[in-house]
Amino acid sequence: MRITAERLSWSVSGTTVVRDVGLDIAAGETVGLLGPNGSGKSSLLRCLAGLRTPSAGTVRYDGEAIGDWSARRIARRVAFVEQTTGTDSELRVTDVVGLGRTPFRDGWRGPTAEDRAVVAAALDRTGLTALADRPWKALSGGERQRAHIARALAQRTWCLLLDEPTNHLDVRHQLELMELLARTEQTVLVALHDLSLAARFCDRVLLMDQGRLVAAGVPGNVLSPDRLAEVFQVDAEVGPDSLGNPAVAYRGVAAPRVDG
Ligand SMILES: Nc1ncnc2c1ncn2[C@@H]1O[C@H](COP(=O)(O)OP(=O)(O)OP(=O)(O)O)[C@@H](O)[C@H]1O
Repeated sequence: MRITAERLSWSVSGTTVVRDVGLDIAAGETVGLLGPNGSGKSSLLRCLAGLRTPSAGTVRYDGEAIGDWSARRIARRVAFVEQTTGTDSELRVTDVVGLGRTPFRDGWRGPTAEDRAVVAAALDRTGLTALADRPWKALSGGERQRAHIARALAQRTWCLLLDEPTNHLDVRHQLELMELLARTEQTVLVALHDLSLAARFCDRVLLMDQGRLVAAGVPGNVLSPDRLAEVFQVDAEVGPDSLGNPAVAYRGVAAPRVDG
């Protein structure tokens, strides 16, 4: 599914948090959404997921404006893994993952055999099969994060939006998730703070700064030393690591700019 935004802005309490953003993500692309703390990544993702009403501009799924779509209609197309998601603590892990099937259920009908198979596959892909019957409240932070990712996979949508999904994950699970996102045929937009993961696994990256989209393109072009200094205030560059994978190496915090 192609996801586009035209001149998208979102304001709250008199502050414009997302400012005039245009983007076009092709079906099947894996795109990283980068930017410093507070640059507007989560707010943009929420607008794209239909959870925020833009103050200006349009979001389109496959060319159709979603402005008047119901939450259920959106949830059949797009799954969203938020940074912090409240979940009923009395549920088991398998029940939480099963919530991903809700947009496809009729009325109060229980899960079908297909629903159960989809949930089992999502638990398997996130390495949670052994924890399926654990109470939600007994999970570690990283296990909860993986369960939220499993719930999004169980939605079986054509598009995945993820807000810093590698938070709380150990190195192996970070790599597994990024490999999954890079491999899947789903369209993926993933907010990341780890620029090396973005450089290695994303087809393209979008860079935000103070609510604006300031650059878009293949990671090697977007993450230039000048841009990293300007947007993140770090002295860094992108190059192959000792194994030949693209990575960002940091010398440190950038020296303050001397103008004139
Ligand atoms: N509901 C809100 N009310 C007031 N301010 C908000 C609201 N939502 C976001 N903001 C502000 O908008 C700015 C952008 O927030 P957002 O969460 O989108 O940034 P982010 O790039 O995802 O940040 P981080 O990397 O820290 O997660 C921040 O300054 C935040 O405080």
